[in-house]
Amino acid sequence: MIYTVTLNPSIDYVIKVEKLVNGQVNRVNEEHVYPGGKGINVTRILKSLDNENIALGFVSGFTGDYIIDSLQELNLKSNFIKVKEGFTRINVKIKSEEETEINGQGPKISEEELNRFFEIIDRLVDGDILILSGSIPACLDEKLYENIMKRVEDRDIKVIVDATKNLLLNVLKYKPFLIKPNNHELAEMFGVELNSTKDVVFYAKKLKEMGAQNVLISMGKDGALLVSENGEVFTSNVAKGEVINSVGAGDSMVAGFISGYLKSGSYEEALRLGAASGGATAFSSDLATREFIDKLVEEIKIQKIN
Ligand SMILES: Nc1ncnc2c1ncn2[C@@H]1O[C@H](COP(=O)(O)OP(=O)(O)OP(=O)(O)O)[C@@H](O)[C@H]1O
Ligand SMILES: O=P(O)(O)OC[C@@]1(O)O[C@H](CO)[C@@H](O)[C@@H]1O
Repeated sequence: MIYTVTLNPSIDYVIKVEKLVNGQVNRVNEEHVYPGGKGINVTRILKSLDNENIALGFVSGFTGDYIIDSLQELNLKSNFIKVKEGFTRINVKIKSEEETEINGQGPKISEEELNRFFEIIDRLVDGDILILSGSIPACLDEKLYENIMKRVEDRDIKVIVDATKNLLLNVLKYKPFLIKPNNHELAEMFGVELNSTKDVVFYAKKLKEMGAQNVLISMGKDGALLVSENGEVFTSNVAKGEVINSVGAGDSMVAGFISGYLKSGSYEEALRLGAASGGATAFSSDLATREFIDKLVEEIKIQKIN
């Protein structure tokens, strides 16, 4: 079974404001709500691509009820721990001349609630896949991803980590199957500027030397680059289209990549489906539909450059 983990889910409140002015009342021209959080986005795209999976994490309050209800409506399996204190956050995504995001804090998770989550992790078995996506809420130990990886180390479980900075660097010693920073996060992790594909390859290979089996670097409209477990380097172009809401493009790429890999065992196919899924989400208001992904996959060309 595939499990996604969203420690801090969100209701994504996506609004369009013609011209956002600070310090004034701004009126929206368009508004949408979606169940969000990186792992939940991965769950939704995996399911669209016919990969059964179970979403894990923590929810709380009336906003948490919305998350559970929405996942049920979408026919998605989940096993969230209900947290007593606080409420699941509402993340505001403002589409104006620029894209601005305001991400909330989320509920206060107690030790007892965290232990209940660990009990679920302890029941994973050989052959399962575990996808750890997004930030760790301030109330939890920032070593949580490391601790989860340590906990499953004795089993044959492929772990995927989509996180940034130290959260990501600190899990590398546990040899995650896949990591997916974007190019800005890659540059930030090494405190460098990336001026060419050569630079991206160099630092992606460094992450591999530090322990990651496969390193996927997403680069928004500039495509993506994969350093695979056997050291091959592939690049992907992007599909053509009009960006409507790029929130979740990275999560869609992770889901598409895993789905493509499970279907074909080929990293090229994985990258192709990942790139199509990311693009299809960027060109949609909500996350991508299966039909749109299938359409865009025809446009994706993978090149082996090394
Ligand atoms: N404007 C775009 N046009 C075509 N494809 C895109 C575009 N933006 C994103 N994609 C596709 O989606 C992939 C992931 O996007 P991106 O690099 O923006 O991820 P991210 O920074 O993790 O995104 P987010 O945090 O918003 O989910 C890209 O590598 C690309 O394949
Ligand atoms: O605050 P985090 O956990 O880093 O990111 C949360 C979030 O911005 O990520 C998803 C898009 O990738 C959204 O659905 C959600 O609002």
